[in-house]
Amino acid sequence: MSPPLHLQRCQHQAGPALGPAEQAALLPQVPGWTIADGLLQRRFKFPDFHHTMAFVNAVAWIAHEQDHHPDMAVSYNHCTLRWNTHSAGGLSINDFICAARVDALAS
Ligand SMILES: C[C@H](O)[C@H](O)[C@H]1CNC2=NC(N)=NC(=O)C2=N1
Repeated sequence: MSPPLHLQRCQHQAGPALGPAEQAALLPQVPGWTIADGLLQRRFKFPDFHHTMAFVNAVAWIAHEQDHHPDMAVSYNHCTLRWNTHSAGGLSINDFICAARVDALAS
């Protein structure tokens, strides 16, 4: 059995994009995240800009360390992350690993 997603590391070769059944099996492991327009995404809300930017920097650290980078839409008190895997042309396990690692920041 695989370790929980937040303890896995992104794979350098992400492989082919996950199919709908594989995506549906992984989604319950990242509560709060949804799949829309082929992207794994979640909006995070914060009290103010300072907290938002602290989160953005923590996500940047995860992205750098995992070599897997989200689209980030940053506003005063919220940030939306969107992940897909360019090399796979869709969603891969790497997107779910990074989502779980971000969730682990706040737990
Ligand atoms: C060489 C390097 O691993 C690749 O360019 C990485 C970098 N970050 C990436 N980020 C995302 N979201 N998808 C990728 O396919 C990807 N590829």
